[in-house]
Amino acid sequence: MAAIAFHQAVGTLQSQGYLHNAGFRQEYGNVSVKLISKGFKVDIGLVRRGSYDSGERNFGVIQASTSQSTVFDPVSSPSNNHTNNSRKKSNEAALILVRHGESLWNEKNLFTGCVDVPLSKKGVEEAIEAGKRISNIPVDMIYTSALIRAQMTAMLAMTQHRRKKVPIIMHNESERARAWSQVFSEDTKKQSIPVIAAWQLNERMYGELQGLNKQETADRYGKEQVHEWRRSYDTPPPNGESLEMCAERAVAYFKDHIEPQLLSGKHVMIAAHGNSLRSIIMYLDKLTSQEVISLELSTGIPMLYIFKEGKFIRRGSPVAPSEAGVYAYTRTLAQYRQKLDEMLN
Ligand SMILES: O=C(O)[C@H](O)COP(=O)(O)O
Repeated sequence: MAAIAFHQAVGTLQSQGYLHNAGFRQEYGNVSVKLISKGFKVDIGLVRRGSYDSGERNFGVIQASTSQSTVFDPVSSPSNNHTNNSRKKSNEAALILVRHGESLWNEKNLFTGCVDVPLSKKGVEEAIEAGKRISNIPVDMIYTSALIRAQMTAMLAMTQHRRKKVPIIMHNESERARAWSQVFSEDTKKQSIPVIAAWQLNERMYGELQGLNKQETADRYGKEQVHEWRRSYDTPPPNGESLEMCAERAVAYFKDHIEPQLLSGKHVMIAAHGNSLRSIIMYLDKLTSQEVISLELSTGIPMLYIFKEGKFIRRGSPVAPSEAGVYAYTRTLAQYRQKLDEMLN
């Protein structure tokens, strides 16, 4: 029955001249189709467990024109040319925030700020663990700071993702960088996740505290003074950035570059820093400058938000890839995980 409905739907669209090429493949009890019309790809449906479900958005996708290369994309992704309609319908996107894993200077208890220090061994392990926790959550785009500890964290985390797309750092810093890093296969692009590195997401510039030991600084200037430098909203450390100054660039970047992606239905991960993320969380959770003082972020712990109808809904941290609460919350996430299970188990 299901297959008949499917063929009827495809046949109707073909006869109406909408389809240049179409196909399907039966796999794990699912039949799905990607229709290609003059190079414009539209997902039209999924036949699953006897029901034909047209016009929905979250489908396993079979690319008809290349029957050997199955393109599986259970949830909308930027490389999967969904119509604006389907984006609007989904109207929901996952936002993962993760502070980088422990760095070699975190390990030594040194103020780091914008000094570009790599992860420690523990930080590498934390990043991998973070990746396990988000391995069932869709990721279409990744934003990191320009600093290696955030980039290492994002890359290591993605080695654990079940979808196995390849994160690729975009080089838009010059015409040549852009030209020399082009990818010439649409299929390969579809199996990739663009990673955008932005200095605006860097750690707050810690001024003359950079490289100093935190304990020794507290011993020298007093615990209260150092706490004010580290946690207050508007007191900058000597010649450095206050959280307010850090927010001016980090939150502006979030609003200008990341929010539009979420609005269009793309699932985004941000790997950044204690203070650039504190400023973004202050914006997402509408915290006051008093409330943000007690906001502490651990290294390598992913935090999930759902962006829905223009609002950010805090979901906390997915403690394990199968944590029921995370998926129970939205249909999109539950469907994504279910598709991964069906395709990969
Ligand atoms: O830059 C640093 O030293 C840390 O990444 C963040 O430090 P903080 O906890 O002192 O703000």
